[in-house]
Amino acid sequence: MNKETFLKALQDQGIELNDKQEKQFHDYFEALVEWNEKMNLTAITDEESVYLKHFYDSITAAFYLDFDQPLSICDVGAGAGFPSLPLKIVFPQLKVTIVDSLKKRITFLNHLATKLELDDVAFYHDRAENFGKNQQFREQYDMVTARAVARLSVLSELCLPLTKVGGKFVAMKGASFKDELEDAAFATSLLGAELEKHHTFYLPEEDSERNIGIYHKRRKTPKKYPRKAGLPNKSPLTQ
Ligand SMILES: C[S@@+](CC[C@H](N)C(=O)[O-])C[C@H]1O[C@@H](n2cnc3c(N)ncnc32)[C@H](O)[C@@H]1O
Repeated sequence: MNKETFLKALQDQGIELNDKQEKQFHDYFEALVEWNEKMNLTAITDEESVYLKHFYDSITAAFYLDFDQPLSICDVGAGAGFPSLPLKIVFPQLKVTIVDSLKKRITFLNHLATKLELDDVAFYHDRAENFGKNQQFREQYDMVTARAVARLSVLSELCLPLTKVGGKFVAMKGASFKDELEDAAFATSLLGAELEKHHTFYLPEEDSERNIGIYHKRRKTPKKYPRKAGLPNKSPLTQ
């Protein structure tokens, strides 16, 4: 997806980027490629693929949810900033917190935020299991996002403790989503949420399947979750 197609695809969804935002995406791409030479941030480095598979793919969440409001978002396992930083560029009023367990990625994100002059962003080097137990962050976010981090039953335990009651947990996944849905139903219910909507669509140009699962947090998450770091992955919550 070249830049023109990217801009046009967003316009088709009612999203118009100004010059500053276009430049922020360009600078994001350059920083990603430059830093990727010193550390492993992404396997995707050619410009058209970055625009399609990282930038456009991240923004697809805004085709199904209203980001044009002052939401506080926590992006769990954002790596090089996906999906929350492309969303932040498009919707500058968002307050974004990223938690990732790899320190070098947090170092990159701090550099990037300075370069792109992003405000209201905070980056934490931590495991989501620990972060979700910290009262400063627990059940504080209007929305918790995660793209390509873990299977849904595991992801729920990382993300739902951080989601406010009344807020949303947004899981962005590939084709595996439908197989994981049923398996995750026990965990999401136990942790206080319910599937509100599920959207399946295909990325333009390469036609690969994407899924966005939107969970509504109805009740507080029981205090014992998340369990200690590593356990959600090792032993996902099942019936
Ligand atoms: C496959 S990458 C995906 C990155 C990004 N979300 C994207 O879509 O490009 C998964 C990321 O999740 C982070 N991660 C995995 N488990 C985590 C945990 N328990 N707590 C915080 N971060 C975690 C990893 O460090 C990595 O950066």
